[in-house]
Amino acid sequence: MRCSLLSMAGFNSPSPKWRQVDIMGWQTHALGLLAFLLWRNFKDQPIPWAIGIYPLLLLFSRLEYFLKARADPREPPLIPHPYLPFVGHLIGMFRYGAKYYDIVNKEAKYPIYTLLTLTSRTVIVASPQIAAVVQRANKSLSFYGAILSVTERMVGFDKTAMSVIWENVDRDSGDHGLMNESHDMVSSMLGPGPTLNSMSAIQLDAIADAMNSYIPTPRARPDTLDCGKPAKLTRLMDFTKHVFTTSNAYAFYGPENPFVLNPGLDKVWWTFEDSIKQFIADIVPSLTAPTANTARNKMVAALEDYARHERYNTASPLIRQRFALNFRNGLSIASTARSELILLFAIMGNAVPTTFWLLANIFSRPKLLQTLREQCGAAVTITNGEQGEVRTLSISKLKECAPLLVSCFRETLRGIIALTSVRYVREDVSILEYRLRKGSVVQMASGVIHSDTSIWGPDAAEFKPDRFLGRDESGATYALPLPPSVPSAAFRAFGGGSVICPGRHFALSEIIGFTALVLLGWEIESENGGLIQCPLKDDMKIPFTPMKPVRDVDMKITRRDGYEGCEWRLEL
Ligand code: HEM
Repeated sequence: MRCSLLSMAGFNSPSPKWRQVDIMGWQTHALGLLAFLLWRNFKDQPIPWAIGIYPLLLLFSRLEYFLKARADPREPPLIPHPYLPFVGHLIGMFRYGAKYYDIVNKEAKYPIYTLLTLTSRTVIVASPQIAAVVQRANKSLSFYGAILSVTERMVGFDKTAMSVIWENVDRDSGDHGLMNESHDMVSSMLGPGPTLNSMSAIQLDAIADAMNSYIPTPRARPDTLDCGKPAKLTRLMDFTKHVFTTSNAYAFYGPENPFVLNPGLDKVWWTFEDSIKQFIADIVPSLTAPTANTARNKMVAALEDYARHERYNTASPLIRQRFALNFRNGLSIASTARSELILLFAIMGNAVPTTFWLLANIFSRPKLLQTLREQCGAAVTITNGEQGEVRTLSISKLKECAPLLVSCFRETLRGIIALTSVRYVREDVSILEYRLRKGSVVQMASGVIHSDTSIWGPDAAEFKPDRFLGRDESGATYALPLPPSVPSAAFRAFGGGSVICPGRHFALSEIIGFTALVLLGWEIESENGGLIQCPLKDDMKIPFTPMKPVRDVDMKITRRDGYEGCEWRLEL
């Protein structure tokens, strides 16, 4: 009793791990103060109220423990919040983000477990073996069932649009319905084949153009910084955002894309992207999230203009088909514009932070940078163009000559993914020996799985560049999809099952292509010319996309010595 009272008062949390995310700091003391005031008010009354109130609060704080004791043993075990039933976990998730999942997981020590909140039961999967079964059970566990109501609030769809979007989402009556048709079309276009190749080729061209003009050759623009050659002071995330926004917009939405026609829209987009979570509560966003709301309105206006003027006719086949499907299924121009916010989020929201971390991991490790430069250099062909030397980097050669870069790409993703896959339980269902209740939400705790030392080894917390490398009999290295003995569902960067990310092939080419180009042709240093430092991950937020850094990295970018005057090209 004494221990519980102290716990309630926030002096003695039940375990040191919980204490790391002790949400009870001021809340506990507020409760204590309330009890004290009530006692002061009523101490002259015949019943000493404080005697009643404290045990009541105590009993209330242990409610989830009673529920746990009474729970069906076939359900994933309930992890009670130590003192705040129904809202404690929710507050913890919002306040401590990805870090909260780590702590709860260490406390839980189960491969699958349940967290209760006022409105739902969240089932957390921390085992790749269970995740593999969950992602195969796509009839009972619905991806769209879990994400569409959040999507509705994030982009501001109206009820008419939602009735079109919800149509047959779980394929109960065949494959018709906007979400299914769109999913099948996007997966087929972004699957290996000619359409993917043509889109990747355009993207790679656009990246090379963006880089060639980012720091023009001395011939083209002779102004210099103190280092005596053309250079730019910028920040790593801003730089990555700039190149990817320009090139992705061009590759997907064509030469008349909204970013070209509306200068400054890239900044508006990233303001919206950074604050997308503010729309989840959806309480008068114009008042509660004014900056995010203005950014969203500007994006929607630009996309509506794009749709109204049928500029999608000049876009990639994927976008042309998307607009055609939206209109055929009855989405208005305004709703179609809003639906593009989600695709932009999938395309850029993931690729940009991934590329940021890949560059930060490489440029903060000089030995790794040097080895990668040697490997990537073997994928370059040199020719003479009208303006001078042209260096062409081939992505297919790169995948062979630079397995270490592919390994670094996967290792980077392993380290920056916090939460990815969610599913809604449509009906009571058994997953291995566990019973999942209808109405629960399942979250595959990718960050927890990615840092599990029993899966990845004792160095799971480290960035190990060659973790995804294999070696053949001759000693030559090659890139592995997974290190030996790691189960396939343990690498969760792209989710899994029928909704595995369809953009993963496109993402691999654009990210390793861009990274190889930068490390071959450019130097990234701190502002004073030293090594850049890889920043810490912001694990105090729950990201929908890879984790972002706690701070951006100030940097100076110059053309590399000996490569000042050449033009770079990327090809598949
Ligand atoms: C490093 C980059 C990327 C990462 C880490 C990533 C990750 C993911 C994840 C985790 C999912 C959810 C899968 C699940 O819940 O099982 C997803 C879905 C999706 N991704 Fe990606 N993605 C990336 C790049 C891209 C790109 C470049 C595109 C488009 C070209 C794209 C398009 C999509 C789409 C359309 C979906 C929804 C799939 C559906 O509706 O079935 N992603 N992605």
